[in-house]
Amino acid sequence: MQLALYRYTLPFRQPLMFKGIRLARREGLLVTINGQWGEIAPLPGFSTETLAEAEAESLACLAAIKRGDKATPTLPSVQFGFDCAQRQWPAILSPLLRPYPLLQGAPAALLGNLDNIVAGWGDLPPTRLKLKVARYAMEEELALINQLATRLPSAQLILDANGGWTREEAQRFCTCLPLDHIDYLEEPCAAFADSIAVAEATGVSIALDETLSRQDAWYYHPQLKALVIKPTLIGSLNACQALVQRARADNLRVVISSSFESDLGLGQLARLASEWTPNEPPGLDTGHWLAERVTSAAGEVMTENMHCLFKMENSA
Ligand SMILES: O=C(O)CCC(=O)c1ccccc1C(=O)O
Ligand SMILES: [Mg+2]
Repeated sequence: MQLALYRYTLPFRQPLMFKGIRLARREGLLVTINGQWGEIAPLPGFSTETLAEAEAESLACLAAIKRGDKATPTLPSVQFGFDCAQRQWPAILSPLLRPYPLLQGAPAALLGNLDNIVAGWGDLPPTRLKLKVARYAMEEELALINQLATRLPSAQLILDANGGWTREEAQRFCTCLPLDHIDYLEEPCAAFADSIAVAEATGVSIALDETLSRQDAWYYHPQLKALVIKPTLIGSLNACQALVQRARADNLRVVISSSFESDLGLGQLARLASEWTPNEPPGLDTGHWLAERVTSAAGEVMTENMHCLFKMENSA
């Protein structure tokens, strides 16, 4: 049996804000069980557990496995990591779809840089493009959206408010949207009932993300278009798959999305996306914000720069 737990620290290319928390680096854990890996990386501002709590539970789970018991984690990030490290991964996959691009930054800066951004895509402009909203002045965000709609007429925009608006603010914003160019708006308001009211009042389609990881009640609505599944926040792969099934039953799209995992976690999320949602581009365009990797070009995990928290190897 071979078990180990490592802690990694990866610098961001520039500090990022997560629900008002400014992070200069990403910290997380990598667990390995008999040669297979999993990533445990609670995201500050989004996960309910801290890294310290995830570490303590991971160590307890490894102690259980060492005794010959089953690991039964309760924290979502720990469930995700242990499930990945113990999963029977299918050998054959549908081709991995390219993640749709995520534009981050101030609308004025993005507007000023739009020529470069569009030129950077060359002959392959994205068919979908995601933009965070409810962060800057509404007029600036709407100006950027209208520019993007004009410059990329064949792209559908995914907007994400992270529950940042009141019902009135969201309605004011959505009334001004070029709806023909909007795929859907994730989580306009903090409460599901408010988001549905905004959809009904303005005609916008919405998607659920935080509602799912908070395990808030939600119900089908004709303007509910997609479920955004972040396995690091949802937890067990069974719980994720149950959401995929529920979405299928309701004819909702499913988008597998990252929580700023390292290249290891992002690779596993891409494989889950190809398995569960082979026709839906995943929301995994977060890796370029990390300045370093945890795996080598050959796919080996590079543990040299990591802090080892637990290690056990025997021939039994
Ligand atoms: O879903 C995506 O396209 C990328 C990931 C993403 O946007 C995200 C990543 C971490 C935390 C929250 C969010 C979010 O959906 O707002
Ligand atoms: Mg979201």
